[in-house]
Amino acid sequence: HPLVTTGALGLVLGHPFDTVKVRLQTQTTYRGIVDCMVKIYRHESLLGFFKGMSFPIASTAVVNSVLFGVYSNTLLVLTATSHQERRAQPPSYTHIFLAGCTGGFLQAYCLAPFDLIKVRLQNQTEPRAQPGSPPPRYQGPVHCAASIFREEGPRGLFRGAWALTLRDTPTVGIYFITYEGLCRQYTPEGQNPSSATVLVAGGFAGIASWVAATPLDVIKSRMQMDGLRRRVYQGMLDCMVSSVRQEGLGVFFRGVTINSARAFPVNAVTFLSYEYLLRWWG
Ligand SMILES: C[N+](C)(C)CCCC[C@H](N)C(=O)O
Repeated sequence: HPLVTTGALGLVLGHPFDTVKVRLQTQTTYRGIVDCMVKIYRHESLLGFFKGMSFPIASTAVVNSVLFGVYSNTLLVLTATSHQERRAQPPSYTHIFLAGCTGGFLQAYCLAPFDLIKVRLQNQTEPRAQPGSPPPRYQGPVHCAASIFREEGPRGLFRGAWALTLRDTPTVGIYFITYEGLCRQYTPEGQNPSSATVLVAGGFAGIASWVAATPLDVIKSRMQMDGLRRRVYQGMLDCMVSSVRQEGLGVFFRGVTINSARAFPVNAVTFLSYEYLLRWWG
């Protein structure tokens, strides 16, 4: 289906932005977005921007089904109105928020291992397949998963999962509130929002939720990288405190600009697919 293709295309085009974000959050060698992009391009070529992309592409269908499925069904339980009745009897924002939080909470567990592997691969700065140079620590996503399992145990695959859950529970609530709020604002009562409205509301929902999620996103990424060589942080709180001590409060907004640029198109397409699927099957 064209929407699935567009969704995958959105992820592919958004991935370079994600890689720059992850590097800015976890490495100290870059002075900013442009410096980071130039260095990646020089040392690793264009391919450097696409490291760690295969697992997000492969897992997005599952992760998004959990997210939107749990959200939609929790809303069904809370409001006792079906998808079709929802336009005539719109659910309250409290219900939308609670359903979003539930979806975010459960989605975080499915996402955690895939996200960890993505972050580990994105942070490998070795140029790809250079004869003579030492190979990178992880050869690919499956090798990365197996190595983490071997070196850090099964729990190693869930490193940073707690921070990820805290990041996503309230911010997925914000995600759906922003989306619904904007749709209602620009749609005549009782009607379905137009495609243009869905795209714009979805885009802004992505930005709003990612801005709110950024402080814990930084901590999550740092926790995921911890344990690679030796443990630096005792836990999430220790990570927060030492990050602020060393880099100031600004550390909580590392990567927010580039991530917002990514979030708009990716989430515009995500919500368009969601609305189409609801109208066909709902
Ligand atoms: C809640 N939080 C902002 C973390 C995520 C919201 C949805 C994320 C979406 N799959 C994307 O990749 O942008």
